[in-house]
Amino acid sequence: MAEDSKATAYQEAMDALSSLITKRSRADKSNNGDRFELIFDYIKMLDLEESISKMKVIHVAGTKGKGSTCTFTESILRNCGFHTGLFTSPHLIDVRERFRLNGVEICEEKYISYFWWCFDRLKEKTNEDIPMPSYFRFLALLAFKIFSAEQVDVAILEVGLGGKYDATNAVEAPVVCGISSLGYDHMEILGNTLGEIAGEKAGIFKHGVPAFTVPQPDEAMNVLKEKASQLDVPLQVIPPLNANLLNGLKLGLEGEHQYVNAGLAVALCSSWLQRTGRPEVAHLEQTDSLPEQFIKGLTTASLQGRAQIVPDRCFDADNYGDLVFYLDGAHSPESLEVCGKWFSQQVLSYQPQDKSSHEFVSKHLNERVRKQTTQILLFNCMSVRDPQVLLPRLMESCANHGVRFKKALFVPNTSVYFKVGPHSVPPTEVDFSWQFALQKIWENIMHSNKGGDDKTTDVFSEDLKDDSEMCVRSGETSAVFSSLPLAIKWLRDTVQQNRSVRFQVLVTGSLHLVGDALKLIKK
Ligand SMILES: Nc1ncnc2c1ncn2[C@@H]1O[C@H](COP(=O)(O)OP(=O)(O)OP(=O)(O)O)[C@@H](O)[C@H]1O
Ligand SMILES: [Mg+2]
Ligand SMILES: [Mg+2]
Repeated sequence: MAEDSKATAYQEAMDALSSLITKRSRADKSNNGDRFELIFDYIKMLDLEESISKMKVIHVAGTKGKGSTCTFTESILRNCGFHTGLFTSPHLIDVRERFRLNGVEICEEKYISYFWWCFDRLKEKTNEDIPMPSYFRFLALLAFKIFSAEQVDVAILEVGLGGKYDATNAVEAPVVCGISSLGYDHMEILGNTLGEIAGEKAGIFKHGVPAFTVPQPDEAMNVLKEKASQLDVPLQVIPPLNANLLNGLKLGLEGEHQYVNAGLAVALCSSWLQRTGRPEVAHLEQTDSLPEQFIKGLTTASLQGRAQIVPDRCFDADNYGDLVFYLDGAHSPESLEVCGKWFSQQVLSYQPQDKSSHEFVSKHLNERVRKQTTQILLFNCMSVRDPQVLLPRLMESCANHGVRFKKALFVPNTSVYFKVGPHSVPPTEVDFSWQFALQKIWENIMHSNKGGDDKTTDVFSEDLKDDSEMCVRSGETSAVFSSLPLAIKWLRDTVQQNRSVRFQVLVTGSLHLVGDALKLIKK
């Protein structure tokens, strides 16, 4: 296929996918399952019943760490020699990131072909009673189709939301289940207490199928245990992975909490290997070593937008490291706290990793080390989140580790609901009231925290006011930009004008924001 027609074919599939996005806000109270049972009708329509029942599935729910746990799990089993299928959510840049075969996102050709295979059949067979599936349900069905057609040895499935009524829960007999860290998120749908949330997630437990979880608050753990015993599920609590088991290497995903996820992944893989009849590679009861393939899997796993550090490419070797983006898609109170800690530790131990020669490095190192650094926050969160909780939590976590932001920049997301492809169109009318609200919260915290210990010189006091076209509203320690590209442009310009300062920008609050930022800075 010629490049042009290929792009068009892909775009057509994206448009068809977008047509499944329901306008209904995720915030409306309707976790009555929303006719969950329809998923089984769709599966019949696609003739996938038998292949799903034969699939050797690892199913993972949780509030935080699902995607990371699944990523480690996939990487371990791939390194053990299995043909893997991984379904995760959300995606950052392109919907195909959600479907990985042997660790690599599905190629456009295959995606398009499986897409239409499913879409056309469903279009033909659905009716008034059984309408087309919603966006996420369709993607889960597509994952079932892809993994069955590609005959994967193992399908690792991340729950989209909750557990009980999630489309991935159509799998009736997984090999093993995992529940990652539980916390507060999506309360508008899943309930207000940790117990209620845990109950939803435990909805993935299946009679007699072993399940693993990580240490949880009592309120959550009690519910998990109760649900497990009702279903004869052997539930084991797995401690964080002991870092000494990695032969001096580091986990492929950064951040201390990843040891929690890695421990869970090791348990899931061991159990899967054992239950599918491959105990020879399994890490069974021994606690003093890990099989080589496990170490390789854990240390080479990768996931975009999670604790990712990207030095801006716009700067040449001389100024390499003058603008560094720290990207993390954290968007719940707990994960923002973890993210703040990670960022603080990174910036405090920062040494520019220069690509050029040692000689060059040593010549410039003194000068570099002497350079002042300044930390900036680039933030947005979806309006279903509570920034009154998120922003102080992040800020306190940083402050506890000795880092204070000089300035916070707020931007709207380019497109939230309609971003399914790499070429999405930004909406024409943008309303900044949400960003103004975030800014106000920020300014209030900054004011109430104002101690006398801030001796850094103000590197930007003048710049912002001159840039009225870029900046919609600038405050003392914050600014709202009309778009992410403009905020990044402002950062780059500011760095150019302040050569003695190194800028460390934390981008967080929303995975969509992180995805949009990656698109712009990785070009
Ligand atoms: N065990 C954990 N405890 C707390 N925070 C975590 C944990 N694991 C990951 N995180 C944080 O959550 C963010 C998202 O991680 P990950 O994608 O693994 O989770 P997820 O459950 O798939 O999230 P999502 O709800 O976005 O699908 C990470 O960037 C990290 O900041
Ligand atoms: Mg989530
Ligand atoms: Mg996820």
